[in-house]
Parts: sequence; C-alpha cells; structure tokens
Amino acid sequence: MSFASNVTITSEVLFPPPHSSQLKHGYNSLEKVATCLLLTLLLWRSWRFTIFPFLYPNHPKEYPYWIPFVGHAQAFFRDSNGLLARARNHFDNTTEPIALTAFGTTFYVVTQAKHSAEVYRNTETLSFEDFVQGLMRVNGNKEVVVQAMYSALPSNKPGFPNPQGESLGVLAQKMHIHQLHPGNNLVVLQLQVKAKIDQLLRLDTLGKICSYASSQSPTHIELPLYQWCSDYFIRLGQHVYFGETLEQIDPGLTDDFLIFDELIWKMLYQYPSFLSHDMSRPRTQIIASLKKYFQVPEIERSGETAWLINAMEDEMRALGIDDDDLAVLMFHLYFAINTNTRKTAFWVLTYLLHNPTLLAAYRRETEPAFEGDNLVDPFYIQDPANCPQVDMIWHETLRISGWSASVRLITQDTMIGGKLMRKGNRVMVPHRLLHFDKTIFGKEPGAFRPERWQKENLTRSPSWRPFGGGKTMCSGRFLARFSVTTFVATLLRRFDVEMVGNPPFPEADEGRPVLGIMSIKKGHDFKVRLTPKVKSG
Ligand code: HEM
Repeated sequence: MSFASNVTITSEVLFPPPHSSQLKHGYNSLEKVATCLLLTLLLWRSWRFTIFPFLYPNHPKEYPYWIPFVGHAQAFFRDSNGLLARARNHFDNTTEPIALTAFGTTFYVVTQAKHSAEVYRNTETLSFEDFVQGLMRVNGNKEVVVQAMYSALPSNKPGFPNPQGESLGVLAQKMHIHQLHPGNNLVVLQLQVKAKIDQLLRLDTLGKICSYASSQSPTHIELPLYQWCSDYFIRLGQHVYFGETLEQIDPGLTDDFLIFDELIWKMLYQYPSFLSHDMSRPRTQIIASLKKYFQVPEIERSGETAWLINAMEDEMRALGIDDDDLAVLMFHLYFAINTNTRKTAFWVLTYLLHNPTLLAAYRRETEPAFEGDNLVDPFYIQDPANCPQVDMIWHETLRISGWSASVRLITQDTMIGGKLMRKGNRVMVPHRLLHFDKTIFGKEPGAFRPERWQKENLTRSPSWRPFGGGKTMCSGRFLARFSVTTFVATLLRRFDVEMVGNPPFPEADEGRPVLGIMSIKKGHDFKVRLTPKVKSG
C-alpha cells in the first residue's frame, strides 16, 4: 500500500494552523522584540543627542535623527541646502559648527565665516586631495595612477619647476594659476575668448550652429536661453583650451557634456550604475573622445591649444600615464572649464531681462568698449571703475546663484571654531549659507539687489566664497568673469534681446548638488528673441 493512496496531503498538513495559544505566544514574542528595539533606539538617541553633547560640549552638536547609520541621507539627497538650513534652525541658528550624518559619514558643517577661514588655512590636517582622488577613482582612473599623481616628485625634475618637490596633483594647482591668473598667459586665453565670441555672436553663425532655434529669419532668431548659453559656453571653453581638433574628432562632444553636467549629482552621490546610465554614457563618450584627442601628436593638432593642456600632458606622460588615464584626468579639466560659466551667463542674462533698468545700465556702461559692434577694448569692461554696475551685477549673480560647498577630509583630530572635529570625518563650508547671511549682505538676502555691493569691502568679506578659498580657490575666476561679461556686453551691443511671451522667473534647482552655480529646474528654460541692432562697423 502506498503512502500516497492513504494520506491526503493538504496544505494544512504541511502547514498546520497555529493553535490560539501559540498565536498569542508569537504576538508576545514579537511585542517583546519590538519593545526591546524601541527601548534600544530611545537609549541610543538620548545618549547620542542629549547625554553625549552634555558630557562633551567641545564636540559639535549633532542634528538628531532616528535611523542609525542612515541618518539624514534621504533629506541630504533630496535637498541638502534645505537640510542645512533646518539643522541650523534646530540649534537656534547657531553660528557654531554643527554635525550631520548621512549613510554613516559625519559632516561637520561650518556656518560662520571666521571658522571657514580656519578651514581654508588649515592644509596640515584638512585635505582637499581626498576629494579630488575620490573623483579620479569614480571616473575611472586606476589606483596606481591616483598614487602616481600624489607621490612627491624630485625638485629638479624637468618640465614645470618644482622647487618644493611636490606631487603632480599638488603642482597642478600651481600650473592652473600659471595659466589663469592675471598675466600674459591669461591674456592669450582672453583674446581667444573675445575672438570666438566675436565669431559666434552673429546672426548668420547662430542660425547655422543653433539647431534648437525655435524660429529664425534673416532678421531674428529665437533660442531657449539656458540651452543656448550652455551650448555656447561649452563650445567656447573647449575651443580655448583644446583648439579645433577636439570638435573635429567629436562634433557631438559639447552636447554630451551638457547631458552629463546636468546629471552630475548622480556622480557626486555615487549612484549605483544601474540607476545612472544616463549620466555615465555621455561621460564615457567624452573620455573616449579625449583619448582620441591625446592620440593625435601635439604637433598635428589644429588651432591653438592652451599652454596648460600641453604642459599637463607632458607632465603626465613623464609619469608613464597611458592614454586611458590621461583622458580621465583631462576630463576633470574639461569639466572645470565648462560647468559654471554657462550657468552664470544664463543667470546674469535672466536677471537683466527681468530688470530692464539694469539691462539698460549694463549696455550704457559697456558702450565705450565698442566701436560699431566691434569690441575694441574688452579689458575696459573688467575694470569696476569704468563699469560699476557690471561689477555689482556679476557679484550679485554669483552670490544668489552659487551653490557649492568646500569639503575637506579630516586627517587628524582638529579644532575648528573651538570644536573638536574627529579624524576620518569631513568638514564642509556651505557657501550658500554664508552668502545669505543678513548681517553681512543686508536684508532680504534672497532678493537680487546689485546695490548691496556698494557696501565697502564686501568683496573682501570672508563670507564671500563663490570660488571657494585657500590654496584651492578657483583659479579660473578671472577667465570666467572675462568670458561672461564679454559675452553679455557683446550680445547687448549687437542685438535687441527680449523674452518671448511672458515666462515666469525660472526656478533654480536648489535640491541637486553641483560644484559651483545652480542649474534650473526641468521645464524652466525660456525663449529669447535676438534681433540684430547695429550694423557691423
Ligand atoms: C563662474 C564660474 C566659476 C565658478 C563659480 C567656479 C567655482 C569653483 C569652485 C567653488 C571651486 C572649488 C574651490 C574649493 O573647493 O576650494 C573651483 C575650483 C576650480 N576651478 Fe572654478 N569656477 C568657475 C569657473 C572656472 C573656470 C572658467 C575655470 C577654468 C578655466 C575653472 C577652473 C577651476 C579649477 C582648475 C579649480 C580647482 C582648483 C584647484 O584645486 O587648484 N573654474 N571653481
């Protein structure tokens, strides 16, 4: 007799229903576990956010959270500026450094200009290199290359002078300065910027290159302003640093950079690859095109290449870095040139278009730099004594549209603002918080008011940090200002510029991190109509 013929196997046989006393027992155990967990959580929370701060007042106070390890991760990713403001508010708008945790990493947030100066001064126990090295790894540099870039080199090596025997990673900052700080090397780039703007800011050229124009005729063109400024400035930056060869190798490179740059927050937050193909695909393409560029011998590249590009290439090749890693390293440079100026030009123009009096002042002040529609003295515009409004509009745009934060790794326990910051964590200076300080910049810091900058010495305030600070302060700031002001002045000189329809003021995408100037929210671009004004002189 088979077993199967005698026994009917039902699910109740396999999984008999629990007896009611068993059920009760199960619930009781569950309740006990839940109560235990809750008690542990409450104990942990009171220890961490009440008892510990009481016992150790010299540690920065930490913004409380409920889920250990995860901390404020969700709010941090959704809107880190909002989180910082709430955290500060929680401690009655304290000016002391505070602490925030997200995904197990603690960030000490410096909220006072005086303390931010301590951060920038301290190159002994606070490291910027950690951030750069992190980017190098994320973007595909091999570990051996990261190490090679940050190993001390002989003080008598050939190439760029290295009297202090520093690594190429550190020396690179000095090479940027050599190219980009006021002097002959900068003038070379500035004159190229001027020439390229002159060529690109003509109705016929715009008609040819702006495939996204929504309407055009022999007397006008209509363009989405954000897309146009982005496209225009990426072309400009690429041309000035890499000459013509890169565009010949990959005409779609500037488009790919824009796609990547708008999704850069996925790279900064190290999104898993399956969620970030839209960001990594254009990045891979840009790196592949840069590799092809560096495979063309220097002598065969057409157009003028910036000194910095050739000099950096020579230094890296001398370290034995191959084409793949060279392309990734240069990708960071491509990024630094192109990410912020495009957005700054957009915000300057947006504020001017929404304020016709300011727009007229900009036009009037820059007039003496032109003969006909030709910019004959671009340096005239750079001098605040000649163009005070241009100067104030520049500062106010950066103040209100700047987002970035300087981040440093703490390599040894360090006191900042009288608080002990522990080794292994990061300290952060959120520039936006400083830029919205009423005691420095006056009331209603959210309003665009260039006249704030009439206040004496405001540009020297330690609260003014659109370009970061210390040794790593943005070396491109002079070129950025030159490029944006030259572009806006030439545009206003040559064209009547008006908004199409009556678009609302575009909203900045404050929630997403960038490394400088904020992007706009999706769908907030608006069209402008350009109508040529003055005949070529
Ligand atoms: C308005 C436009 C720009 C803004 C707002 C801006 C902002 C910044 C910021 C906030 C930093 C980080 C500083 C720190 O953490 O201490 C930085 C670094 C840097 N920027 Fe800019 N930047 C702009 C334009 C440019 C341009 C046009 C170039 C190149 C031509 C450039 C090249 C660099 C470089 C090379 C660094 C790294 C500095 C170093 O480590 O030595 N930037 N920039």
